[in-house]
Amino acid sequence: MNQPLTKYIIEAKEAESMAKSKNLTLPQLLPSLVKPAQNLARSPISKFAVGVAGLVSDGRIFLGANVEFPGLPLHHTIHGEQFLITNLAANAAGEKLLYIAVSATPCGHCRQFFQELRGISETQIVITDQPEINPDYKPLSSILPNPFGPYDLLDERTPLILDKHNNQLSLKDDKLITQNGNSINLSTGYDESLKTDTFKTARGLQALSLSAGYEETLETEALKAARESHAPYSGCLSGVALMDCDGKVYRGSYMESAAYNPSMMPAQAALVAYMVAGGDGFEKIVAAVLVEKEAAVVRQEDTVRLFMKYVSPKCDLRVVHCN
Ligand SMILES: O=c1ccn([C@H]2C[C@H](O)[C@@H](CO)O2)c(=O)[nH]1
Ligand SMILES: [Zn+2]
Repeated sequence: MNQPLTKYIIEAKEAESMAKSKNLTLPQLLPSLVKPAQNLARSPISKFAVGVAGLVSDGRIFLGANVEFPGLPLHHTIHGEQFLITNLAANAAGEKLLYIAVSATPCGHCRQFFQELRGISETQIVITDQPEINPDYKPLSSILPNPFGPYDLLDERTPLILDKHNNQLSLKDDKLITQNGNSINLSTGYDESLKTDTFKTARGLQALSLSAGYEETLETEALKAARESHAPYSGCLSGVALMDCDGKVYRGSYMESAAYNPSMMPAQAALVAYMVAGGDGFEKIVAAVLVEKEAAVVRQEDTVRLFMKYVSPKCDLRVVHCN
């Protein structure tokens, strides 16, 4: 009878009616969404599915699940909680995360990454696989006392992940693009043969050649993603836009953690956007653009290349620099 839940965002009205039909409050409804969230996990390595549901201040419920990538080092893994935070950053900027229900106890990295959300210490969390130890909600501060966080490094007015970001960035006038490791300086002419060779091998050639101007679209979206990125610690803003073989575009913003390591890379964030929009097979992603600063101290290019090579081997990736 129950429809399998395959979406990552539940609108406020729908959440309200789900809760009403079960005679529950919204916070009481959340734990019942953890299992459906777990069903969204892609964990071929661990076979361990982590599902998370978060209730935000506008009444919407967001889901997240872990994603693993065979062939790549483990640090490319997206934790369920990180998925949730990425989903929130992309779709609920300006809101507050009020309640979280998660299938398993969050790891240290996730507890740390949550610190990037303003007011997180009061957010209430329940861990559903430990009803005997954790029968009810408790503040997130109870699972990470004495946190190291943004304010150890930043001024209190610096925007945090769910605050609105609009970084002033533009593509460089003589933007330098590197494609599969080769530099192409647009001001001295774009090497058409290189482009054609790459796309001969690209799966979505037909769809892409139909949508003229897709390169500009991807650049614009990747720039938008970089403008929305959260890099207060390094200043090295970046964003990725992906295009699937139907010409649909998904963008992901880089998000840093005060502790550096639990940061969210822009390609992973874009892949989260792809999944949230209902994308399934990663091989359907045929083109990608990374926008970042040239000669930045923190550079994404090489890691994004490696990541995309395993996620969608035939995807064409270009890097465009910005100011
Ligand atoms: O806080 C945690 C801890 C682990 N995992 C995932 C990562 C990996 O895919 C699997 C095994 O660690 O569980 C999470 O999603 N969140
Ligand atoms: Zn974790």
